[in-house]
Amino acid sequence: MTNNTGSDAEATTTLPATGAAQTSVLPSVTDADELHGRRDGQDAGEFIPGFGAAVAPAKQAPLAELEAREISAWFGDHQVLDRVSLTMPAGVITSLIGPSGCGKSTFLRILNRMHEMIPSASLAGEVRLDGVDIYDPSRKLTEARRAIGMVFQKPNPFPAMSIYDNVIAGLRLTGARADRGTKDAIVESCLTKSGLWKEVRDRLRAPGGGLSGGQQQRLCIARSLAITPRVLLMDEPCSALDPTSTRVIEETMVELAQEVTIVIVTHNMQQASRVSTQCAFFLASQGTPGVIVEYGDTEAMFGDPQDPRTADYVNGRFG
Ligand SMILES: Nc1ncnc2c1ncn2[C@@H]1O[C@H](COP(=O)(O)OP(=O)(O)OP(=O)(O)O)[C@@H](O)[C@H]1O
Repeated sequence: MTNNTGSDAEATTTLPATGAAQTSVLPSVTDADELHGRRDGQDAGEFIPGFGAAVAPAKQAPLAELEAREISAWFGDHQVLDRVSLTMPAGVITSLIGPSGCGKSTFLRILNRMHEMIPSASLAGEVRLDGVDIYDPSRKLTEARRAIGMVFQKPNPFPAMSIYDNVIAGLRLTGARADRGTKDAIVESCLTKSGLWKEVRDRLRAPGGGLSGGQQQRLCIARSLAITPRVLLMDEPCSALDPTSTRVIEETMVELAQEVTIVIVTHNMQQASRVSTQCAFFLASQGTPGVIVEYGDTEAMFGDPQDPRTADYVNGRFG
């Protein structure tokens, strides 16, 4: 385990408000964990380092497929996921649905190595980004975070920081160097992609905290896009927003799916059917760990579910 050495002072003060990435103390792998194939982050204590590389303006990487294989997860001895496998195809929006507490957010956090930052958390299984396991001991935590971005339920821009600086905050975290022209191009490109550019282009120096909730969420999406992720994870990104802002974010997601693979957790069945091509239904029945009961084409899952439990859920009969 590598602890933060404080060598990148700027990074330590500008991390997003989630705080998860700031955790530096992690549980160690015990013999029992080894027996169960569990692992809890070999280098998870490592901090965002200075990448030190110069960046080109928002050059998009090719679309990537994300594949979870046999994912199990625990908090202490409490198992919350049991051998969950799911392929999230390149350029597709996959929605994760299911009742509260069935492990959707835990699964999402495992997809970009945030789960391991929670004290007592452990996991087993593989997450493959274009065939490469992000948990392979030779892979850095920062590589996964850079390639697989996350947007949270509650918009969390840096409120006192300008809109402009919010967008490039992610670049600062990676330590990437960019000249003014490059930064300007990244800010415009990312705000355009997140559907916010026209609304803020005349007030880029105004504080991010002065935007409406929906605008703040699109600012957070722009911040995630600035480091050109290949996958964007979204944990109930519209649950704190009004219906109009929700529709704007949904349109943004559909546009973004042309260049970023998207995985969204949502409790809103209409939203799942509006935005996602593929859907996975999670369930943890009577204290057992969460599993995927059914997954596949969203239209088919909503129109003609194969499992009666899926039918009950999508038709609002439980959960
Ligand atoms: N930090 C934590 N420490 C201990 N247990 C946790 C922690 N986070 C989640 N859990 C437990 O893990 C299980 C799965 O939680 P998770 O948040 O992943 O479910 P979810 O399906 O996303 O729920 P919701 O839809 O309500 O957000 C629950 O039993 C929850 O209590």
